Amino acid sequence: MSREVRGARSADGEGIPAEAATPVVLAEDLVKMHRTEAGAPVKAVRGVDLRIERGEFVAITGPSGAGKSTLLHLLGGLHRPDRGRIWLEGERVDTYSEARWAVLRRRRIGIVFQFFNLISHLTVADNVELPALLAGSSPRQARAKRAELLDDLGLEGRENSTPGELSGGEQQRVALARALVNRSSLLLADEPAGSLDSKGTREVLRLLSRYHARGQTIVLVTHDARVASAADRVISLFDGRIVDDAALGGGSPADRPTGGVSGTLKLKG
Ligand SMILES: Nc1ncnc2c1ncn2[C@@H]1O[C@H](COP(=O)(O)OP(=O)(O)OP(=O)(O)O)[C@@H](O)[C@H]1O
Repeated sequence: MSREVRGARSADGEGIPAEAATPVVLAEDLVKMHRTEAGAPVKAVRGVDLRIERGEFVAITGPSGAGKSTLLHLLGGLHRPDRGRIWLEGERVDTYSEARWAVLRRRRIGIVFQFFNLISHLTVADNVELPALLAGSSPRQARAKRAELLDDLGLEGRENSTPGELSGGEQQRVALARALVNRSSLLLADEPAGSLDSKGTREVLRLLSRYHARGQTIVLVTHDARVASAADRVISLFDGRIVDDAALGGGSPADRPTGGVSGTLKLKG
């Protein structure tokens, strides 16, 4: 079988010049199966093709159990696909080891979760500086990046607090700072407003929109239509499949694949 995928590198990992800008994410025929505790298979993602361009703000939406989180976790290397391929900025990554995925996440993928996942015994400053240090920044560089982000996110003066001393909205802003500190190519957000009140939700969406306006590529998972409306493209999942892919606010979905990838590079597989 062979499939046409635009803007990817070949399956053997060699770079191939793309005719258009390389997408940030390209995924082909992704399948992921979970198992219940009793061992029964649950097909969470059933053959998803996806292309996300640099600077897009994409919401993945759909009912509970549709496979939204599983798909996001596949894109962040937190789950491994049972079938299919993933390219990040033209680099084939689904074959990566855990260790290589960890490096990739540290340097190029920021992830924000519903329950923030901050390190509770570290200060806000340390939570944000840690990934910068792990990615190779000097302590001075990490401090400078942290200061700039906390300032930008309205968290100046909170550096020495621990997460438990902050509101949910503030904790999510710290999580956002942590996810952005290494200037990630891709920001993945799994129900980032899911545990926030309406004020916290508005605040997080305003900040995501601001980073999007500055060129950040964002993929957000939500079951909430209000949250999805902050994005400029909404992909609807149902039963593990893409059932709709639509541009919001003036963009045209016509240039995008709808549940399929198209193009000029031939991949064998
Ligand atoms: N770790 C797991 N073990 C077993 N089954 C799982 C696991 N994670 C997800 N599933 C199942 O896979 C399917 C898709 O789940 P997933 O969490 O991706 O959906 P979702 O659209 O994000 O749902 P929700 O909005 O409720 O979070 C569901 O049937 C779910 O029960």
